[in-house]
Amino acid sequence: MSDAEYRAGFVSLVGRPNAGKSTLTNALVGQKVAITSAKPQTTRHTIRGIVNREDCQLILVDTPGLHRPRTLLGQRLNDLVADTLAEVDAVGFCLPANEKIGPGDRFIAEQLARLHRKPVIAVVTKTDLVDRQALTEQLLAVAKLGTDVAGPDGWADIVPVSATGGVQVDTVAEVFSTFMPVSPMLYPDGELTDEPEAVMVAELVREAALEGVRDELPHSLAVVVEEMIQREGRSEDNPMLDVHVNLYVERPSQKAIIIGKGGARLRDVGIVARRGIEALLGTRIYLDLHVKVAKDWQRDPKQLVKLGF
Ligand SMILES: Nc1nc2c(ncn2[C@@H]2O[C@H](COP(=O)(O)OP(=O)(O)OP(=O)(O)O)[C@@H](O)[C@H]2O)c(=O)[nH]1
Repeated sequence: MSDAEYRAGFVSLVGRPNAGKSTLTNALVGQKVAITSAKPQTTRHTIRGIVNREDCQLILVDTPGLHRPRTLLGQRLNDLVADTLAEVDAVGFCLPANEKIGPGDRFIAEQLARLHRKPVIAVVTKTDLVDRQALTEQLLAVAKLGTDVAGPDGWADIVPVSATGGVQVDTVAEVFSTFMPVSPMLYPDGELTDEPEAVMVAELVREAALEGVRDELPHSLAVVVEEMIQREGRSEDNPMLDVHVNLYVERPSQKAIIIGKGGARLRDVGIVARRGIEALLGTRIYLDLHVKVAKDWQRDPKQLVKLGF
């Protein structure tokens, strides 16, 4: 895969409560990748998960603001929705296969239709709960909703999926991929792990690294546990775990803040984090911390804005 073909971007799954957004997010992200260990946040979105495919990285984000606030009317509401979705590259509009399209769905559809040129993919969820006939009817109804609100072109695409049944989940990812811009990977590579231990280790390092400098590094620190391996040649009653952790910042000045004069601050971060990790894992560890500037984020101003930097 050449750089020119690789795609990466942001996707927001929207839909009324219970539409299956969280379940689909989890199915898409799968078991392999965990983002919990690293939390760069966009200005308005919290990253819920990252899907790493061979040719594409999808970053799934939460989009607040798309419900039905009675106090916000007309233009203000439109602005709010347009605003919160401005930074994503595609929207997945979730509609359950087993429930008739209601006013709540229609309301969201109308808001989405106002986002000009933003691809909206209708995702018909929970297909395992209906038979073929009912699914066909729902797909037609969803397509009609699209043309009702957006004109003859309707939705950018319609995909049925069963997140719990694992049916068509990959197709959903594939469809989103086609709407992502050509871009380098936005997030450090998929060697991330979902082992709860690694996630907690990352959390401890992150806390220690942000201690006292939170104001200077808001949301701009990503922590990735690269490796946790038992050191060879140690006796069973005296084990040692080697823990390698990368801390990603987006500017050299922030790297300097984390490291401190002569590396003093990073040493303290290491000591504090190591204590916490040893207590957590109940074993001695060697903690190796590396601070890196994530150059891919830096190179592209548009992506920086997207990531909230
Ligand atoms: N049978 C079946 N049930 C599903 C599927 N996807 C989601 N559900 C169920 O539908 C319910 C709602 O799913 P969620 O993923 O929590 O829905 P949500 O849109 O995130 O809901 P909110 O957080 O309230 O906005 C849960 O009980 C899920 O187990 C599916 O593919 N098949």
